[in-house]
Amino acid sequence: MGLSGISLLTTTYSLILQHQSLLLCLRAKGFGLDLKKDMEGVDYLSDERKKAQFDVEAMKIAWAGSLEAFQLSDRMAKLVANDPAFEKFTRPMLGRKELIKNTLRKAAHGWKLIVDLRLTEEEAKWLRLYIDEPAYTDLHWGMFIPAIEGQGTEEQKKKWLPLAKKMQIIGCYAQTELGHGSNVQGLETTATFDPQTDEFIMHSPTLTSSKWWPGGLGKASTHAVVYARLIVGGEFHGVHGFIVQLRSLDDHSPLPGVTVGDIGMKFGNGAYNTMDNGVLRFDHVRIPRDQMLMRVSQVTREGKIMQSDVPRQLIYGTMVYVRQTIVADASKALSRAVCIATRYSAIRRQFGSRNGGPETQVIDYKTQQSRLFPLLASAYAFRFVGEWLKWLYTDVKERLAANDFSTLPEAHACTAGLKSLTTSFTADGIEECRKLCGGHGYLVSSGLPELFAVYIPACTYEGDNVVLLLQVARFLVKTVSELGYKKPVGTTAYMGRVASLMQNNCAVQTAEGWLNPGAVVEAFESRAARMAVRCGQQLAKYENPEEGFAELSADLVEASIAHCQLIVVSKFIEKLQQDIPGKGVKQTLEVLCYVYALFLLHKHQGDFLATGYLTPKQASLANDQLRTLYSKVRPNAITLVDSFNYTDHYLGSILGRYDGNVYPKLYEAAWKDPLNDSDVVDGFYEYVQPILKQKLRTAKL
Ligand SMILES: CCCCCCCCCCCCCCCCC/C=C/C(=O)SCCNC(=O)CCNC(=O)[C@H](O)C(C)(C)COP(=O)(O)OP(=O)(O)OC[C@H]1O[C@@H](n2cnc3c(N)ncnc32)[C@H](O)[C@@H]1OP(=O)(O)O
Ligand SMILES: Cc1cc2nc3c(=O)[nH]c(=O)nc-3n(C[C@H](O)[C@H](O)[C@H](O)COP(=O)(O)OP(=O)(O)OC[C@H]3O[C@@H](n4cnc5c(N)ncnc54)[C@H](O)[C@@H]3O)c2cc1C
Repeated sequence: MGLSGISLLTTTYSLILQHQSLLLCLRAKGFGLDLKKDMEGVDYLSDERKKAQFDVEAMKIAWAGSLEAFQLSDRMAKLVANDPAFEKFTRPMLGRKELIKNTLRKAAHGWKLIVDLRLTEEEAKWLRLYIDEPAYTDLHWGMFIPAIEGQGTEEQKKKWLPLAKKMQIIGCYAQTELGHGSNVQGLETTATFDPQTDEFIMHSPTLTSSKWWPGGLGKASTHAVVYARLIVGGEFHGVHGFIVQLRSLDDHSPLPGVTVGDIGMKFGNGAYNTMDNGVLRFDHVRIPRDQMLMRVSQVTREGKIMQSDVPRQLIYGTMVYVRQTIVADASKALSRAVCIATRYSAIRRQFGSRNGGPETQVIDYKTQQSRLFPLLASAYAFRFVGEWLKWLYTDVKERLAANDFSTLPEAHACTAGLKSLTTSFTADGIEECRKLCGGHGYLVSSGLPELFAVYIPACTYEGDNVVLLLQVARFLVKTVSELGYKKPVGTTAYMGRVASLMQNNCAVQTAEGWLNPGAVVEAFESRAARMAVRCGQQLAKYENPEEGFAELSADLVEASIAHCQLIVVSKFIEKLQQDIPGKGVKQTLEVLCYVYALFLLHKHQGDFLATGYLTPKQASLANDQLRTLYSKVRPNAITLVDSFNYTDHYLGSILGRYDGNVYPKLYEAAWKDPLNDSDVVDGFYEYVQPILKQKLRTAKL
């Protein structure tokens, strides 16, 4: 290494010493330099932690939902973090076969813990979260079992659930096909009733009817709930779910007539490649009649179709359940990325040094704050709306069990809309966090690339986000069209005040005027109501409503987003009306709630201005208030992310380490890369040296 290289290194390390004054001896492997090593156990973020204006332990409980929920989650996080079987740092470097085998091993170890420690279902869910590795078990527990629970008869549940819950069979959810995913009614797989043998014949008539994507199908599942066109007496009777065995329970080989495999590598290293998303084809595979899930419709021994009084839409019920869990997971993924970016932004310094003093922490730049703090506020907002959605889902589930289907359309609209809103924002937010971490955010060791790669399909699976917003739009248009004779309830209750929401304009006169929950909610209600009514008026101009809906679909999507943002803002405000114990906790959450609402108002000010609810002056006052709010968040930023209570294992990020000991650990990690096992790279003698030694005869370089 030349002198300039050494002086560059020396400068780098003197900078580190400036910022982290307790570094002692670092050793620069490979450079023959005896540099200084950092002191383990030092908290480089302790000054930041001292700035907190609220009780962090109480905030942890507010984030978790209750003391019991906090203790449970904390116990599971530590269980995983302290178990070497759940090591995950080498994951992005593993080949596909190793990756899948590793995931199977972890799933088996997780199951052993569940059995040996007699973990409850709630504990097992947290265990899955902290193991942090998509696996076939997600689909088995998250979709296969719920599909049987929601769509099976009592008899079917009695037969299949004990087997599934003891993992004596492994199931997946096989709905999507090569040719159709969003359009479920367009699925091509057939289930034809054969009255001679009292069986269904499962068949894949075309290439595009091949099941394609189901997680856990590729290599792990023994069974699947397969969605297929029911054909009885030569007639099509809609799409239904069927329990089909795919592989032998002895040697796991595919059963006769079943062709099954993995669909191949997906985006990113590690990431979702731990999941065996699969392809499946049937060649006239026969299953007994009682393996059609028959809560909604029954096929009798004689081949008669009987409809129960359960609505047909219940066939889509599993998706309602999973969309609700996806909203809860969005707050976890976003908070994780925000935790990394916030801690690193406090450690990282750039510019602003006076007379050799320390440079400015990048978290103190207003631009950094205006990008980071809305993400932090959104993580909290999604946490609370997720909590509310869980309540809504539990309520609808109890009603469905009692054959009350009245709230199903609203549950569908809320789960579809919030799934879309929170996953799109979270996917973009993770990428923003990567950029907030500058160059180091692009390193796998920052934890952000894999988090991004694993997260982004959430915008597509369980319903493409645009397709889902169009479902919300249908619900809104219907609500608007019924206003004259039907009182809107639940999340559309505000539409009942549509006349005043259309007439009254914003009364805010000062920046402080925006620190008023009533003013904020009314602004979001007016914007949502005006956009929905405007769409309704436009639609009325079309003779054919479906044609109008297609033509106006981009506007309808925007109206749906406005409605969903209103739900998130109002649920955050409602949360703050509850008793939230702990010094300064409620006040700090209030600041975040205003950041969330005013950030959205600023970002979508075009909507608020175009609908005529706000004047440009009022929009500008909201932005002034937002800047003031960022200054209020600043001293609490580190402790607000500490309140997520994430272990370093779960974060999986050198930049987001709790102790902020970033540079020595980044440096150390680089030397662990297999490329640095030798000084001379493999391939040097074959491919590099011949170039170095060549005698140029013709090239004129
Ligand atoms: C002990 C151990 C424990 C371990 C714990 C482990 C826990 C694991 C946790 C869970 C983890 C989960 C991991 C998630 C991994 C994700 C894997 C991904 C899976 C998938 O992607 S599955 C496939 C998903 N596919 C889709 O989402 C397709 C999207 N398309 C649709 O939803 C629909 O087809 C459609 C709605 C877009 C179709 O529209 P169309 O107009 O054609 O519809 P129909 O004519 O059929 O019906 C319209 C009417 O039905 C209503 N509707 C629609 N959907 C629903 C619904 N879901 N619920 C209720 N009602 C619905 C409409 O509103 C219409 O009603 P109307 O009254 O007629 O207007
Ligand atoms: C990682 C991953 C895991 C998955 N796991 C499973 C699983 O376990 N089981 C399972 O059954 N499936 C699974 N899927 C499939 C998933 O549910 C579908 O991919 C998803 O529903 C989207 O459907 P599609 O692929 O047909 O998209 P398409 O509908 O083909 O979407 C393509 C584009 O067309 C647009 N579009 C489609 N329809 C409309 C419309 N009506 N109006 C306007 N725009 C439209 C979409 O917005 C999108 O931009 C998984 C997918 C992924 C990526």
